[in-house]
Amino acid sequence: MVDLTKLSDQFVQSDFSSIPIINLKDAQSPSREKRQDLADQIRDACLNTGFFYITNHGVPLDVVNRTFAQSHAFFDLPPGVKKTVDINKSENFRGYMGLLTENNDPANKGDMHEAFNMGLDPLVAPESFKRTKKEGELQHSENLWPDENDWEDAKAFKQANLDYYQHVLALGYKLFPLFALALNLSEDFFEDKTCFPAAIMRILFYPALGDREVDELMPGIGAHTDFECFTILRQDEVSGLQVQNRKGDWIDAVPTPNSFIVNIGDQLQRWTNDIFVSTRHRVLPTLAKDRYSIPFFFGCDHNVPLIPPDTCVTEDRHTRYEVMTAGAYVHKRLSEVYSQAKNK
Ligand SMILES: O=C(O)CCC(=O)C(=O)O
Ligand SMILES: [Fe+2]
Repeated sequence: MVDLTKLSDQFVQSDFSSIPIINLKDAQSPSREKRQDLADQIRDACLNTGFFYITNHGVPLDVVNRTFAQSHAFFDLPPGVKKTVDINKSENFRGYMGLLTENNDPANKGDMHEAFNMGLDPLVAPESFKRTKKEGELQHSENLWPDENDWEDAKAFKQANLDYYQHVLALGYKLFPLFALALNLSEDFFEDKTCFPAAIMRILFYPALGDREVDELMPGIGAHTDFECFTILRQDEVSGLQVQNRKGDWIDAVPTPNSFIVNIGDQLQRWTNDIFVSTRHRVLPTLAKDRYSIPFFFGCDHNVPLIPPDTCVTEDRHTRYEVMTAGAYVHKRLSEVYSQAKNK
């Protein structure tokens, strides 16, 4: 078994200039050897880049295409219709956010994108709604959906998003056992910690600036790390996403056909005591063409304390973070980043 802390120290000395591509075809292979082989590739990516492309992920292309088509239609609606599902009507960060209502990098003025946020829905996982809310948890309920009286395609929009959510949630559940193997843990390590997953999906729209002048303080999305365990991101064919290596160089994460990008978020970085890296990334201002993307943030149950397992702590690597629950951490970060959404 590899010594994770030693391997991590080695990677910290090196750097990356490209993002690996990992084929998931053996994710659920009956052969433990093949699963371990895949987990080893994932381990290297999580220790080094914190970002990797995945192919053979099992999410049907038509589900993805339908969601992008509905996303185009939604953001094309008049502002008055989009405002019917404004985030200010939600107690838990669901719904529509206009341009510049979010700011991922405090050094900037705001991010040049519109967004629509949704979480686990009773239609996808009814069992998750029988539980009462605990201290520090975000509520699992109340997605905001446009009304058919305001938009004739409202039903198709909701259906496409729910289908996408369900498929990508299943993909996330395929990844957890591989992360566990990568961390020298038993494959079911995350199972009882992801019973009511706090998985948030967003559809994002970055309008092309065209001839308008670029304000450097208003990028597509400012440099940031994600908050949850990991993100499963689908981009359309328009470039703009960049990932920062340890030297500080920005590496292009170019869109590649029918693949997702997976990136590690802060919950896993804290949980693994910095063995896995939650890498900073940003989206440049979009110039010639509108850009659309769909990040899916897979967090674990909000009541789970992020205590590093023994495989991530040694005499030379003490516990580096104060223990917090997953929910408390995400809530703190969301409140910081979305503070500009209030009262807009
Ligand atoms: O749109 C993208 O490609 C990246 C979005 C992102 O980083 C985020 O929503 O956290
Ligand atoms: Fe991000």
